[in-house]
Amino acid sequence: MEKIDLDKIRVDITNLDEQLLSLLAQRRALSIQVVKSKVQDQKPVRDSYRETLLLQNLSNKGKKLGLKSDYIHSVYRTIIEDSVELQQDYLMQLNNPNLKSADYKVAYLGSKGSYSHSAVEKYLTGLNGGLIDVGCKSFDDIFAAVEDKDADVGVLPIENTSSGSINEVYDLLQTTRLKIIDELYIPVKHNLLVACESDLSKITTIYGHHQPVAQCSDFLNELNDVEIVVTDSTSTALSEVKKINDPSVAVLGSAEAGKHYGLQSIRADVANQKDNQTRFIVVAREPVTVPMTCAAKTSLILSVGQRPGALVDALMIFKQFNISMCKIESRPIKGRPWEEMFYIDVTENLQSENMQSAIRELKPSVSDYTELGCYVNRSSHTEES
Ligand SMILES: C=C(O[C@@H]1C=C(C(=O)O)C=C[C@H]1O)C(=O)O
Repeated sequence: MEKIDLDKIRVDITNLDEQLLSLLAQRRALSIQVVKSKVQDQKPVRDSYRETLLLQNLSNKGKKLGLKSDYIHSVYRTIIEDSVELQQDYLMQLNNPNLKSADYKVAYLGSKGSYSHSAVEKYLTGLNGGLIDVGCKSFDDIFAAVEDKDADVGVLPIENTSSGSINEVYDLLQTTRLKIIDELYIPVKHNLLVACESDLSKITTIYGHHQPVAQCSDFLNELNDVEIVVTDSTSTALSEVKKINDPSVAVLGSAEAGKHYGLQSIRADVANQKDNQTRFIVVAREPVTVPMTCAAKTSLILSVGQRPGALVDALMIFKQFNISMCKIESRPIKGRPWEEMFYIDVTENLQSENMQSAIRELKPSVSDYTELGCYVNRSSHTEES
């Protein structure tokens, strides 16, 4: 039998991959044409009917080529989400010309290797020009950097699928004049990383920011006699452990961060939930406006006083105007014991007639009312009208 030449096959695979890349780039260029036509006709970015048809057809055709339906779905979901995001970004830039520019200054927690840095990279995808990195040591510093004009925007985590809401950020939103201008969903995969040859049985100290520590609590609780050292950011934890260079010291961080700091993973996926995701918000001094053809979210802060049923009455106003709420969170109000501030996210554009009517009714019935901002709804599978 003739010997199969691995190198030659790999050349063929590389050539095919390059063709795939070129086809993906061509598909993206078509998505830009699509959104331009949607601007002319005022059509929504997302068309769920078209997506379902597309997936069904591709799945049927794929089967004939021996490709599993699950595989086709996951590949095309990624491609379609990218196309939707590209179109949303195009519309946002058209509507808000000063949104992103070269040499954009971004404040976030930590430095390269932190989870916030991955969110910043995602936020700046497609931006031509350099990011000016304003690494901060606390969430407070991030708000201050943007308020004092040391940064154009701040990127902050606000909730996580394992550890829930990040209260510190909610509390800072209560007093800031900054507006939320975008949101990002970042998959967070925690690994246990070490600086030199080691294994789990040798570990006596684990460094980590308190959020990853909370998100990996099940794994950490199973370990005996391990000291947890909490740092102000993941990047601080990573650089400390690299410096200490000891087989008994490990750190919680992503595999990519490990590569960046020259650390090896001794255990992957140590978060309590397999689908561990963090939602980040982007804050700026000026609000943005979202075109009606993009799925939008509006974030509000309300307090309703202590009258029985006051919160229910306020929420009924959203129902009355057919506005869906996707999040409600309550936090104590500084200096007003036992009173609560309610953070409410609705899947509605601030400028829509429904939303404006609801706000007109809502304002006189609540004690505090603040608009935190209206921005593109980035959670996938959102319907648009
Ligand atoms: C490209 C379009 O926009 C969106 C993206 C789609 C895609 O990438 O195939 C399909 C439907 C829309 O949700 C379109 O409407 O055709």
